[in-house]
Amino acid sequence: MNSKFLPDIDFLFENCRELNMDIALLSLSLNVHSTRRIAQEAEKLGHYVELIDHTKCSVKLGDGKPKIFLGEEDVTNEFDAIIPRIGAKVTRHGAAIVKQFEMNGVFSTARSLGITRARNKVRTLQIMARKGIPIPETLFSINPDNIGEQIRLLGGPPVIIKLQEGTQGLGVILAESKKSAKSIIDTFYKMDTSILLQKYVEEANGEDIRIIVVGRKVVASMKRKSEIDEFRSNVHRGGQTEAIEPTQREKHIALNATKYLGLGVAGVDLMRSRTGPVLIEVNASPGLKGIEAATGVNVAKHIIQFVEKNALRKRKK
Ligand SMILES: Nc1ncnc2c1ncn2[C@@H]1O[C@H](COP(=O)(O)OP(=O)(O)OP(=O)(O)O)[C@@H](O)[C@H]1O
Repeated sequence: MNSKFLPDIDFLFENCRELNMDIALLSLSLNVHSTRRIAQEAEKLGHYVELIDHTKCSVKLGDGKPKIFLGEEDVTNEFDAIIPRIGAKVTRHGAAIVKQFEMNGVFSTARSLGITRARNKVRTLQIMARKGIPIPETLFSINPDNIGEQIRLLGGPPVIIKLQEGTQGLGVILAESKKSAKSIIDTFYKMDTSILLQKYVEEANGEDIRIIVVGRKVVASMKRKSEIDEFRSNVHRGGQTEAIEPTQREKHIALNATKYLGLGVAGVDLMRSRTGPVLIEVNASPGLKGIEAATGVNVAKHIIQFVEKNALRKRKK
């Protein structure tokens, strides 16, 4: 019997099918807490999730449509969406794999360009400076012959010296005197290690703010406070966390920074300086453990819901 009061079975079937997505989590292992959390939430929402170790992926070009392989398996058309969680050591290859999925029309929570931009602190800060986002005074150079002048350009010691591609606070050094700053900077220049110099935001008092943005919305925020005898507030360096409500200005900076870098999901780090909030970094694969514990917000679920909205829209086109 066909009645207008009965649901249209084809319509229901089509929509049910559409709601279940095949999602690739580009990460090295499910043993990584954040990767596991995202997989759990995706499954809870009824999606199929597969861990794709991007270091084991290859791309074949020059023979029709580019193909993406995981080992020998062709995964080119297997997924509606990808969630990249690309580690620091494999950024270049990981971003190339993401790019290929993107070019093949698969929705990604982070554009490959965004991943490479966010990985490089200088590149991030250059973009922020151009867009008028406040950052600490920063200088980069490779010249070992005028280090004294470089330190002077930042107003003298103390200065922060950072590896351009460091994470978890490793490679962030506070040099309190001109002598120590000079010898550390000289060493890095002579080792051909890319660094940047930054004015020390002393008044932040070892605190920073991590704001999580998912799809043009601030979903969670916390303050991180460094341990005694430590200026770095990273959780990996023993920093203590506490949920906070950021100011409108801080939210605005976080949302814009995420947009300017081309990311759908980001962890934006700010410090409260004497002149207002300054951005220090944007993470394209923010850790979820600390922020979910501090705020009680299910960030992983927000990420999956963001994927649902966008990948389904793409599928319908
Ligand atoms: N200019 C600065 N002045 C004072 N403290 C700073 C400055 N820059 C960074 N810090 C402190 O050092 C910590 C680490 O800095 P940053 O976030 O740049 O490094 P990271 O290794 O990339 O960390 P992440 O794991 O967040 O990627 C910050 O959380 C902050 O507490």
